[in-house]
Amino acid sequence: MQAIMTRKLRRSFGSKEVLRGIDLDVDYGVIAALLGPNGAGKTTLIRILTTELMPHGGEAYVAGFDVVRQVSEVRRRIAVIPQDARPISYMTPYEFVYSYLLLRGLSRSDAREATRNSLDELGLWELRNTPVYQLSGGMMRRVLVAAVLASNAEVVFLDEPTVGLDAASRRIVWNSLRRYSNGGASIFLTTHYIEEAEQISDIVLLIDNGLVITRGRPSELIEKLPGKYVVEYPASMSNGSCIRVGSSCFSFVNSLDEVGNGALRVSPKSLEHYVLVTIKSWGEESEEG
Ligand SMILES: Nc1ncnc2c1ncn2[C@@H]1O[C@H](COP(=O)(O)OP(=O)(O)OP(=O)(O)O)[C@@H](O)[C@H]1O
Repeated sequence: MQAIMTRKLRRSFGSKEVLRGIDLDVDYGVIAALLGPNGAGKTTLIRILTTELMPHGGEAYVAGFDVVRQVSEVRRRIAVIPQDARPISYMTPYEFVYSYLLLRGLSRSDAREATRNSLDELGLWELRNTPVYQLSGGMMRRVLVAAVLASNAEVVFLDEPTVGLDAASRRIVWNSLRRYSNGGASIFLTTHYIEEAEQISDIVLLIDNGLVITRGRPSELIEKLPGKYVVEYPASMSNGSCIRVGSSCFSFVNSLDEVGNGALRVSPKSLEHYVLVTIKSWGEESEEG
């Protein structure tokens, strides 16, 4: 059984088709990162998978349960941080995490232990008694992560979990996510930080215009592109030059291999290059990555 499985999942708002047939398979014990431009449908997909929004077509299963017909079974097994979530401002981090765990059905002693461990892991133990409204935005975000990772949810959904976090805090969160998924749970997150997807995810799903356009391990995606774009080059061109592909100019491409006859093979350096080339040139190329 998979942690998340969807087939031909569809959703519209008015006449706009936002999800146009999403097929997903995410195993247990992995971190899956959903990347895509603004408006691609990432939040809409998470809202459906977490039973907040009804799909208009297709199927979706989380932890083996149907998100439409078995809502309470799904909810019992998931934990979610929505995109704009904030912890309750008048509570302390300790009170917030502890009460969240009690609501999820943990015993008081289990909740106490899990709260302590999670706040400690997220670097919040010293701040445990400070009211949330006195914390910075990044600290508040970490309180939310502490709460969901203190749970025993089988599948965790995080909509942009590290937005606004400094580099050190982001690493703390990444380490906690990895520890949690190593315990067998699945983590499904959206991010605009490609470095984040590259660093922590086992599988990257690239979504654009309501469709998953490519998926794979970050290293596989980086390997996929060489050879896809063979471009003509002016005699003056050297490594580091801007390369035109259709109407886009990719100044970040710096690996150029001669393939003969005045053509070059463009090789991306990193996942970021892959994503930028794939998304920007979508519509100019008919085949998928
Ligand atoms: N409740 C709604 N009513 C109408 N349109 C909506 C609604 N929610 C989302 N949309 C539209 O659906 C599309 C996808 O939105 P969604 O929030 O899923 O994108 P996203 O990939 O999460 O974007 P971002 O990266 O900016 O968060 C957008 O065009 C958005 O305007």
